[in-house]
Amino acid sequence: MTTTRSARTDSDQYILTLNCPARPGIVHAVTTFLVGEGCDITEHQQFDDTDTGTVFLRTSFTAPAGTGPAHLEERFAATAEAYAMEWRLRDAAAKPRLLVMVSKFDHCLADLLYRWRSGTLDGDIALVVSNHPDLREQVEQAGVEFLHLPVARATKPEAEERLLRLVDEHAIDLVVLARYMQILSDDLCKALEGRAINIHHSFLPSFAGAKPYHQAHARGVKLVGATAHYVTADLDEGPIIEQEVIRVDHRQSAQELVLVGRDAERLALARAVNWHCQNRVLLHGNRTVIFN
Ligand SMILES: Nc1nc2c(c(=O)[nH]1)N[C@@H](CN(C=O)c1ccc(C(=O)N[C@@H](CCC(=O)O)C(=O)O)cc1)CN2
Repeated sequence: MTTTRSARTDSDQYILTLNCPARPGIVHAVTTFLVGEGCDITEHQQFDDTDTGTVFLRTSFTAPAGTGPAHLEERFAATAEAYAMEWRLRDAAAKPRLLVMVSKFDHCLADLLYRWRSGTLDGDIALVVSNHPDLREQVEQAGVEFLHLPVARATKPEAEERLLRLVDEHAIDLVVLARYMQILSDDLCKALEGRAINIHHSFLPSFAGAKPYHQAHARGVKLVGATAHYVTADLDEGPIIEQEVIRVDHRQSAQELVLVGRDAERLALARAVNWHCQNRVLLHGNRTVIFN
């Protein structure tokens, strides 16, 4: 169920997301709290997973100017505890800060940079990190800091420690693997749990692993696709956020599928990044609930 209203102007916009065990009164408890704090709901969505007895909820609302997230968090804590909620409340005006990781393929990076420059990316690209120097000029021309962080088997631990320091130093909220062709260690995946999104160039779970377009061509598929998912230690098996497909046929070579598939990769990744930045993606085990 989705309800949406335009936000007032003399107030601040917040987003509350939560999940909790299903029981009567959850929505009533949330809306009573919001009304009591002088808030006005502008968008509300919820999903009741009857298989697991879990309710998921996303409410966007305005509060009187100057209320501040800390005050609302302090006041909501009792309600959250009473319903055993896992919850998050965020100031919608604060754009999440992004660290984009790339290797040599630039099509997803170029798309994200274009969306960022044109104001249609809901996150701020703080810097780009690459294990190759090739894309420096393109990134710096867009006015974004570029850091070359080479990765070799022997230096991978140091490189990953440097990456985590960059995440802290730049107050990064989300790491985006835009066709970054290095496998992240289990420790790094744990450190970035729920904060790293990868674009895999196939319609998972089909054709996981290397050269998915060549696998697809050998299989004679009539659709190629891309999958944006959270990064976990299990390669290409993280919670799926968005997928996109494009029709193909027998006349196209494997390399032509690679080129055609790029449009699906760009679209799936951009949607996933924007939905994550808008707190529209709620984790549900190894799946997601998407309130878009
Ligand atoms: N821990 C994870 N790391 C990464 C994931 C993931 O889901 N979990 N997604 C990949 C992206 N990817 C496919 O989409 C992928 C990238 C790289 C490789 C790979 O075998 N890389 C080699 C090095 C290859 C090279 O140097 O050119 C390696 O890391 O040894 C497989 C899949 C991103 N990382």
